[in-house]
Amino acid sequence: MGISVKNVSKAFGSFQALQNISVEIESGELIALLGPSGSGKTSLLRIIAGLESLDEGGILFDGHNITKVNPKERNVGFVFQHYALFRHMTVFDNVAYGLKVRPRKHRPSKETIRQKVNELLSLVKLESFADRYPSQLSGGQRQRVALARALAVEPKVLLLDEPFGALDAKVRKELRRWLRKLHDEYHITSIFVTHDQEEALDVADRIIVMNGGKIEQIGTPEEVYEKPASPFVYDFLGNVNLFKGRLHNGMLTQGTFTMHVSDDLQGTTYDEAVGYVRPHDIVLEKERSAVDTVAATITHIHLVGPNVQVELRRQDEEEYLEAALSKEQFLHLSVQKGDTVYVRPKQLKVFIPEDFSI
Ligand SMILES: Nc1ncnc2c1ncn2[C@@H]1O[C@H](COP(=O)(O)OP(=O)(O)OP(=O)(O)O)[C@@H](O)[C@H]1O
Repeated sequence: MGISVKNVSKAFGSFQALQNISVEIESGELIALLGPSGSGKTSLLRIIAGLESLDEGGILFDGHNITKVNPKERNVGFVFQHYALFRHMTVFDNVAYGLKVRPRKHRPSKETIRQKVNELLSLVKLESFADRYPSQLSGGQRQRVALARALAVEPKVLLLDEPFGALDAKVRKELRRWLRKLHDEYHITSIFVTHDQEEALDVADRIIVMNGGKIEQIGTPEEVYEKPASPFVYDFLGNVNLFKGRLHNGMLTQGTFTMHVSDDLQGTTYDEAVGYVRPHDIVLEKERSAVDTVAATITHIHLVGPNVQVELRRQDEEEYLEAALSKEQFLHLSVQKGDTVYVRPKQLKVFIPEDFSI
């Protein structure tokens, strides 16, 4: 089922929660709605589900305008952060619930329901837990039951609101894999809300980055991470180093640092431009080999698994930088805390003041 969100606006009192949101979601896509608290993610999800009204715009499912269609008739499965399982029902009955309460005309036979529920429980690897009650399950297991329950009614669209938000990091990771697997197996168009960038980058086909009730960027994980459209997206999706400076004649200059910028900014002059560089796009050299480098002192070396994070302080400005190297690169560099190195951004994306307004 393809979903079109067309010029949707929503206000709560005088507060504008969503401002003219438009997005096209293709059938079978797994989409992450990512953004900080209050950016409007849940409101948008609830509007798609029909649980919240909208002030302007419309929602289309496969080209049909369903803006005024009752949530029950939208064929949407919903999974919330807090597993809304029925406490007095077994796992089996929880998963079977949506099928059992169908009007008699559309209700499958007892045997069909049994087969369907067993199939789903085996998919989420909870076959042997069918007779347990929710209180006898871990948080991760409960959320897997919630997923199976949402899928039982064969929804055309699956909407998940911070489904793993209440769980610890390891279980979250495991459940992400589940979500991806279930999604791939059932090909349901799925949208999940998260404020965890790693979660979004890890599982989504595309990410919608939201900020202040607006969409900042829509793209694949690679696109939003490698080619952020705005300073906000850069900041929100990972660590970043800032090189503030004057943009003039195709160069960004700050202190003793000058760097060539991309061609599209050649003719522009700004006193307050900012260059953004990801830690893994910073090269450290022991000898000064290029013009576009700046001298810095190593203040901390943090070895984490196969990666090495190096913290540095620029020698010309009171500013700290962070570089991420592979262990191999680090050993080859052969440096220690207190050493001077030359920092060279491999890739610098420059934003000008008007990019900062939201
Ligand atoms: N029923 C409501 N009445 C008044 N204001 C609301 C209501 N629902 C949401 N809001 C406001 O709208 C804004 C967007 O809320 P929303 O829940 O969509 O954000 P979110 O991005 O999902 O945030 P979070 O990650 O904290 O859940 C927030 O400022 C919130 O306070």
